Amino acid sequence: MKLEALLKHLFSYTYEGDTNINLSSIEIDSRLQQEGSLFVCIRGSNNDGHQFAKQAVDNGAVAVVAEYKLKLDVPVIVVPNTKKALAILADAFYGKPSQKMKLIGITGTNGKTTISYLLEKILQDRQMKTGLIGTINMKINNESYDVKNTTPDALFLQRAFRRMLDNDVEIVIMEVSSHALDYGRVWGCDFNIAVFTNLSQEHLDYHKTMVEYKYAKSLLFSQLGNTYHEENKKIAIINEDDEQAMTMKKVTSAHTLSYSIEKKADFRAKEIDYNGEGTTFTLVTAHEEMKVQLKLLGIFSVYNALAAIATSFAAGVPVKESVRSLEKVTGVPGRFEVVQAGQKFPVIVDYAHTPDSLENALITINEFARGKIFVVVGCGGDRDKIKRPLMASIAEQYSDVTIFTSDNPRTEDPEKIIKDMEEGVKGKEYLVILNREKAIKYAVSQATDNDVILIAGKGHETYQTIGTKNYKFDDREVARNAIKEL
Ligand SMILES: CC(=O)N[C@H]1[C@@H](OP(=O)(O)OP(=O)(O)OC[C@H]2O[C@@H](n3ccc(=O)[nH]c3=O)[C@H](O)[C@@H]2O)O[C@H](CO)[C@@H](O)[C@@H]1O[C@H](C)C(=O)N[C@@H](C)C(=O)N[C@H](CCC(=O)O)C(=O)O
Ligand SMILES: Nc1ncnc2c1ncn2[C@@H]1O[C@H](COP(=O)(O)OP(=O)(O)OP(=O)(O)O)[C@@H](O)[C@H]1O
Ligand SMILES: N[C@H](CCC[C@H](N)C(=O)O)C(=O)O
Ligand SMILES: [Mg+2]
Repeated sequence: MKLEALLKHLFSYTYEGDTNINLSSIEIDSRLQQEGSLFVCIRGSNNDGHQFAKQAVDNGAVAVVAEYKLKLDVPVIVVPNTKKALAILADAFYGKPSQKMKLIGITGTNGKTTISYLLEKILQDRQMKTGLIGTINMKINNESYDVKNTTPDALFLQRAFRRMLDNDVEIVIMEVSSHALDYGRVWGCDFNIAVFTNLSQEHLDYHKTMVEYKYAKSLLFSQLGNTYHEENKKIAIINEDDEQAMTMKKVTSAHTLSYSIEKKADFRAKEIDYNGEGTTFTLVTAHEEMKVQLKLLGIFSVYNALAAIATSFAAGVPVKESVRSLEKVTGVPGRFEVVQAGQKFPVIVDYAHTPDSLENALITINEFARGKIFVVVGCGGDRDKIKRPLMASIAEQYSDVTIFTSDNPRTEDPEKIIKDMEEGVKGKEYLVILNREKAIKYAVSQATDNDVILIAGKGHETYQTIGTKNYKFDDREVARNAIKEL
């Protein structure tokens, strides 16, 4: 593609140099330069891409997009905001792929990954070709790829959408994190459906206040737009029971569909019941009422199922068919995943790493546990410090044996993280076993037949980050080995 043709997509820019040149790609990392590329300088939290423009040119870039004039031997295009320019240029360079597929964005503190997996199942059961982008991985149909971020940057996204489109994908489900919304990573994404799960405390290290955090989440709904054309409807799916439901509804001009357990809504669950097999409820919509039998546990599974049913409905799937698919789902990796290695007590690995999700997980366990509840939990380093005492207090409140351990200490001192957690403990006895493997082994060695062990915080993760290095670590594998050693 010619640079001058690409620049037509920008609204305001100045440039110096000849723009009648061919571009082979767009890049934002000078270390990954390819011959003939356009380098876009992004200001990040650690580095400023402008500092690397010269290196990018040395590595083959033939033009640069920046926020101020740079002295280089290639054309330099100056724009007011390179992040926005990147979104516009990448979208155009890859042929506006998200406009050619249905795009579902899911935001909220908890439930995004779970709902995205439930949706993938429902849509694939309808023989739809799906793409998925989220915390665990990116998927193109059934091929899985590693990802660094839950919601990657605009360049990665547009490139991924193009690849998906080339593989006949018709519908893409993606998690949209608050970081991504704040960074503008999803500018350029033409969402058709936006889903709001819930809002509770998380990421205050980044957003500083709950008001800022809520504002970031709301951007998905204000960006959804208001196309009311039959072929390109924009629909917001809102959890009516969350305190912030009204905020999300107010900022969007799109159609809305609501789901709820407690209030009147388009999709409502009543008569919820838990049994050894899972969770049952009666689904009530304007047109039908039906029993749903999930193999998943906990009230949050009902919320996630309602969100998936409402979203699939918005994507054209009849409610009965969604329900039939959901009833077959046995679980999502690392979300309330039961580790079974012949032991008599359930060992549950769950990605609960926020106060709200930890409380939900433990409340659910309290509903079926007949013996003692063990919890092994830590808090991530270089992340929200305010959640540490809250999570410790919840762990103490809902468990009989509370074990504090490390969860990706990153560049922080693990002992200091636990000290922050201990501030929340109100007096009950607890144990500190810094080494996560030893903490899990201890819990497994102490549990007896009717007990339940919850290993919280890491879910599907297969590493422990200590310093800046990732060490192989999988809660499920460690628990399985500990059980076998009994
Ligand atoms: C704080 C944050 O979000 N950082 C993201 C950001 O990195 P950064 O701002 O540090 O980037 P930087 O290193 O300062 O570099 C700025 C620019 O210079 C370029 N550069 C840099 C060095 C060099 O030698 N050459 C060069 O060209 C970089 O490619 C980049 O374009 O941009 C990177 C590329 O898009 C992201 O991978 C990275 O996410 C990091 C890994 C991260 O941990 N982010 C977390 C906080 C995050 O975003 N989490 C949410 C999920 C949260 C949740 O809901 O649970 C997510 O969506 O993943
Ligand atoms: N709807 C929900 N409401 C509250 N808690 C939930 C909900 N769904 C799942 N959880 C809990 O939150 C944990 C994380 O769930 P999930 O991975 O689906 O959320 P997420 O929003 O993708 O999180 P992340 O932002 O870290 O990617 C689960 O392991 C479970 O304990
Ligand atoms: N996306 C979240 C995941 C946290 C998972 C937990 N294991 C931790 O490392 O804190 C984050 O990066 O804050
Ligand atoms: Mg997720």
